[in-house]
Amino acid sequence: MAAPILQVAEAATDEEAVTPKPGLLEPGAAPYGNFPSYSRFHPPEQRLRLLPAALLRWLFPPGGPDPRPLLGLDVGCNSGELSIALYRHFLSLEEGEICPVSTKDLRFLCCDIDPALVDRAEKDCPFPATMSFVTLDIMDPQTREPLLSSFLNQFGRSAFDIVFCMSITMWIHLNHGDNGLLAFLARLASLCRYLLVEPQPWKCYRAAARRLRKLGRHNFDHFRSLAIRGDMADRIIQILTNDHGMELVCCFGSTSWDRSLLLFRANQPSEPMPSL
Ligand SMILES: C[S@@+](CC[C@H](N)C(=O)[O-])C[C@H]1O[C@@H](n2cnc3c(N)ncnc32)[C@H](O)[C@@H]1O
Repeated sequence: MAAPILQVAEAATDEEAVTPKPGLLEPGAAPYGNFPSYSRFHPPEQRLRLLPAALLRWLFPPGGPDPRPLLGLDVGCNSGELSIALYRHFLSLEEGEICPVSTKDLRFLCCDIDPALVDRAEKDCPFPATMSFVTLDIMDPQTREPLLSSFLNQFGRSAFDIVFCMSITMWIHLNHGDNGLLAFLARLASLCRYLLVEPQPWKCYRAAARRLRKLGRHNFDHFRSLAIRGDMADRIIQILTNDHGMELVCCFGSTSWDRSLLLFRANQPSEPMPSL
């Protein structure tokens, strides 16, 4: 059964007020951020232009010791537009450059809680052999652990090379509270070598709660009791670096809707730091 989408025509997305063109889209009040047309009001290009296309080649130089294929996990992939765009972006060629990474060198597992969005992603994906889309509530360890292990085991691996956590932290936080956000970040930190996080700023939380109130729905259960609040990018940096020994490698700047793209690295003291 599809995750619920409380459909209404209104003008606020999960982060800020965005006024859709009449008839173009109706973002709705999706309780998990499972907006059916998310990429139409937050196009992948705005994130991609901040991320170097050569990022994976810098982090995992071809011919280096890193096992291939490189394995990526996209958590909260929605209908796959950003996942597919990231996949293309990281395989792209600079003009005249010979690409050392071929599609068989890069595998993505992309998951979302909403099966209808996952179905769409699967249907639209031009790389079915190397990108997999699955329905998964990342907060449910009983389904999460076997699913992730079964993917990683195919490659004889126990962790992903990179995990993408794009515009999902707020939804985990609102639906699962401080403890849920902490558990989520802890699990991701233990699951990868690099973690790219795009946290929603606090003003988005207020917008999401306001929108739910306007609809006459109960507020998110945890909203008022959240102690982790304020500068969310900074709070997430503190959690990942202080509690999980990750290192902030780079902040790729902010998108036009005021979100930073933060790249963290799991603590691997023996590896040289790539210069970005
Ligand atoms: C705002 S959208 C972001 C989509 C995409 N990552 C992007 O940045 O373009 C957040 C996505 O996270 C998904 N999501 C929220 N909670 C989730 C959970 N517990 N497990 C898996 N996916 C979840 C939602 O269904 C939604 O598609």
